[in-house]
Parts: sequence; structure tokens; C-alpha cells
Amino acid sequence: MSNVTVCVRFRPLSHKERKANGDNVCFRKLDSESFVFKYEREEDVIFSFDKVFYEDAQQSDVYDFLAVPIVSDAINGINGTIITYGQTGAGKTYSMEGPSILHCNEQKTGLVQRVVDELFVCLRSSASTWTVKLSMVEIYLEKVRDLLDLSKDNLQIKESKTQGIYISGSTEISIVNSSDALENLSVSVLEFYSECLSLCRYEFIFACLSKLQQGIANRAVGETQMNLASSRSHCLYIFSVQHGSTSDERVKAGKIILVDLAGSEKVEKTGAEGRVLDEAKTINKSLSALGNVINALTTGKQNHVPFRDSKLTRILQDALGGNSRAALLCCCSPSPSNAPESLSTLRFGTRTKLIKASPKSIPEVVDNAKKPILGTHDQDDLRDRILNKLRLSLKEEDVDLLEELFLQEGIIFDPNSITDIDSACQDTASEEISLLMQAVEELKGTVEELADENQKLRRELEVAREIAAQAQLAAAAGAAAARSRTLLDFVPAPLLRPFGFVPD
Ligand SMILES: Nc1ncnc2c1ncn2[C@@H]1O[C@H](COP(=O)(O)OP(=O)(O)OP(=O)(O)O)[C@@H](O)[C@H]1O
Repeated sequence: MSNVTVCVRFRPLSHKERKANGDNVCFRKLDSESFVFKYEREEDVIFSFDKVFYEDAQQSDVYDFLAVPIVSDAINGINGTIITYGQTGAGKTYSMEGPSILHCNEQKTGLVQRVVDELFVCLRSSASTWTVKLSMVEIYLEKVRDLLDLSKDNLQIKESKTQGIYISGSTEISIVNSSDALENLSVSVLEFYSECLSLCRYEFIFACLSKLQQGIANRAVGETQMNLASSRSHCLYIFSVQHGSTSDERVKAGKIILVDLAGSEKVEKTGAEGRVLDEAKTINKSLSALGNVINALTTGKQNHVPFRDSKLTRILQDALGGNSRAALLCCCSPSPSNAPESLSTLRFGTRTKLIKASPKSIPEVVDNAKKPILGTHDQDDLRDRILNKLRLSLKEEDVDLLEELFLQEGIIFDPNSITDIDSACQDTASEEISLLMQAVEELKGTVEELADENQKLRRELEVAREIAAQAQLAAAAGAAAARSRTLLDFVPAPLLRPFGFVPD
């Protein structure tokens, strides 16, 4: 993933929440990117994201910030994904579809309608051939169901060189602005096209959204303690955009996937049993698979990204991996009664955001006017809290080493970027583990080199010993010869002559 934008949206308090807690909310706004999160059972934490949309934010604000760059990239052949994440009732579907996909005013229309609208504008204004295909599926209990044709309830995910990842056999609404291209299409779809092409912008969008409305009505909905009509499936709107013609091989193909996830609340909070419990477990499993994939993609562990761990991550594989753009909208309830779930949503967002904001990869321009100036006391305090937490899971001497390293290298903990101690600890711990593993690898290399050197020296020593032994033998023989010559020297020649020792 080349880029990920992480935003938070707090919806307005509901009547029920107002009745229970009055106007109390679980956050205090600092600016358009940060807020203090208040939860009675934990210390206050400052969270920072690319953007925070507070209760008064408009749907168009969310679209402009989050979706416009993704739509324009898709038109240029770059895949993109927009994901809404959060507990049931936090405002995921509202952000995606508005109060109703068909019947809502311009102010309230959601991301889906706005994407359709934008694509229509491009389609109409372009001189070259355009094809936009739209399909709509849901992932329910790890099965992919076609929301535009319910008879297709277990679609298979496939991969091809030309199409990348695709859902085999899913119904596609195709919209084409070329009369040539229309000739190759089936009659039923053609009727829809020609209808679309003769329509004005709003009629066109209405026709397109009517199809989507049918799909939305088909979504698996369950009843939980959290919400009377809670979406129990992940809903995916897939827009495949193709621009240009195949004849001159200048085709640009991009994909936009809008994902309205099922509620992320913990299983216990749903009060679920039986089938609903199975739903909640499957939802949690696929959401953690999504978290693992995002982590692997953003931490540079790209040699193994676990896309195949869930249907959701498999479908999103080429919209998340490679040259693509992603945006995550973390939807939260502002009510103190939902603070634990909101905190867990914010932590999910922070894990993605923290890694992206790492100064090693993407230097971020900090607007000092906006950020509170940090005293060294704050930094030291945060460092100590992180180290204390690490002491629970790491060896004392390793933590001491880390502390020394932080001081020596002047590593500063900035509460504006390290918003979540647990995530910071996790990151520091995994960094520590990878550093240790790297050190082990380096040591292994050194040990191998030393072993080779040792063997070489041993061989040289043996050779030297052999030479020394031979030299010793030679010296002994030489000495014996010299000794014998000396003894003969003392014997008178006439005595030696008969034995042939002395010449006549
Ligand atoms: N920004 C907002 N402004 C006004 N009302 C909102 C906003 N966000 C959410 N709501 C309202 O809050 C309620 C719950 O929102 P929504 O259905 O979008 O939640 P959800 O996260 O999609 O839940 P689920 O996971 O169960 O589908 C709805 O009645 C919706 O209209």
C-alpha cells in the first residue's frame, strides 16, 4: 500500500445516549486533527489522525477529504479502497450511504452516491471510451453473496493476470459511454445502458442507485443488544473503471472498493447466542485479519502479507497491496457509555496511523501553531510509562538497554504522535524483537566466519606441526650423522682402513 489516510468521525449523540448521559461526550476537541479521549477507567489520551470529523461535519467534508483523491486515482488506473470501521451504530452506513441511498437530500448523501456522481461526470466529459462496472456483494459468515442476485450465495474469489482479483460470476452493472462497446453487451444490460446514456445526470444516478437500493435491501441484518437493525455482514461496493481503448493498448484500469464493515464490537457486548454468536465471531476474525494485513503492509513486512486469512482481505488484496491508496474512516459514538468500544476503534486506527506517520518513511510537516508545545517533563513521563509497560513483557536488562539507547540517541516520545501507550509498547516491543533477531542473525554470521577461520587455523597448525616433526626428524638424523663422523675422527686411520672407513 503506498498510502493510507486514517480519519475519525464522531456522530451526533443519539436520543438514547442523551437520555442516559445528558450532553456528556467522551472527547475534548483540540483541533481538526486531534482530541483528548476521556474514559473513566483509563488516563486521558491525546489522539491525532489525518483528520477528525466532529458531530457537525458534513457528508461532503468526509467525501472531499477521504474520497476525492481515491476517485481521481482510480480514473488514472490506481486502485483504491475506502473502509468504514467501528462498532454497531457508530455511523459507518450513514457515512457510506447517508440515511437512504435513494431518498435523501444533497447534504446528506453518502460516499457511494457521491462516487457514482463523480464517475458520471468523468464518463460524460471524456472523449475516450469509458467503462464503469459496478457490483455489490456482502461477506456473511465467510461466504460471498451477490447482493444484486441472491441466487448466487457462495461466489468464488479468483485471480487472473488481466483482471487481478475478481469475484467470479458476480452480477455487474456496466455503464459505457461508447456506442461501439454497447454492441458487445447482452440485451438486458444494454437496455439499462441505453436508458442511462439518454438520461440526465440525476436520472442516471437514480437509475444506478435504484439497483444498489435493491442490493442494500438484500443485506444480512441481525438484531443485537447494540442495535435493532445491525448489519451483520461486510458490504462491498466494487467500481471497476476502465479508461481508453484496447486497440491502441492505452487502457487504464482502476478499481474503487467501498467497504461498509460489520460492527466491530466485542462478542460479549452483542449479547449474542447461537447463530448470532457465530456471526460475531466470524466478524471479529475477519476484522483482525484486516488489521493484520494493514499492519503487514504498513510495517514493511511485505514478504508475507496474510491476504488469504479471510475472504475480506482476499477481495481487497489488489485494492490494498501494490500501488494503491486506502482510506480508513473510524466511526465512533461520542457517548461515554460507548467509550470502551470507541477506544478500541481508535486504537485500530492508531495502529495504522502511527506506522504511516513514522518519520523514517514519510516526513510529516508539523504545524507548531496547532500542536501543544511539549515540556521535557511530558516526554520523560511518557518515556518512563512506556518503559514500565515494557518491563512487564521484556527482560529487565533489555529494558535497561532500551532506556540507555533512548537517552543516548535522544529519542523523544511525543504524546501528539504516540497517542496510545499500548500500541506504542507493542510497536517498541516488536521493534525490539526485530532488532534482537537481526542481532542474532549477525551473530550467527560472525560465528560461522569464526568457525571457518578456526578450521583454517587448525589446518595450518597441523601442517606446521607436520613440518616441525619432519624438521625434528631431519635434525635428529643430521645430528646422528654428525655424531658418528666425530667418533670416527678419533679412531686412528690404520685401524679403520681394514673396515673400509678410510681410503688406502
Ligand atoms: N453523522 C451522522 N449524522 C446524523 N446521524 C447519524 C450520523 N451517523 C450516524 N447517524 C445515525 O446513527 C444511527 C446509526 O448509524 P449507522 O446505521 O450508520 O451505524 P452503523 O455503524 O452502520 O451500524 P451497523 O454496524 O449496525 O450497520 C442511524 O440512525 C444514523 O442515521
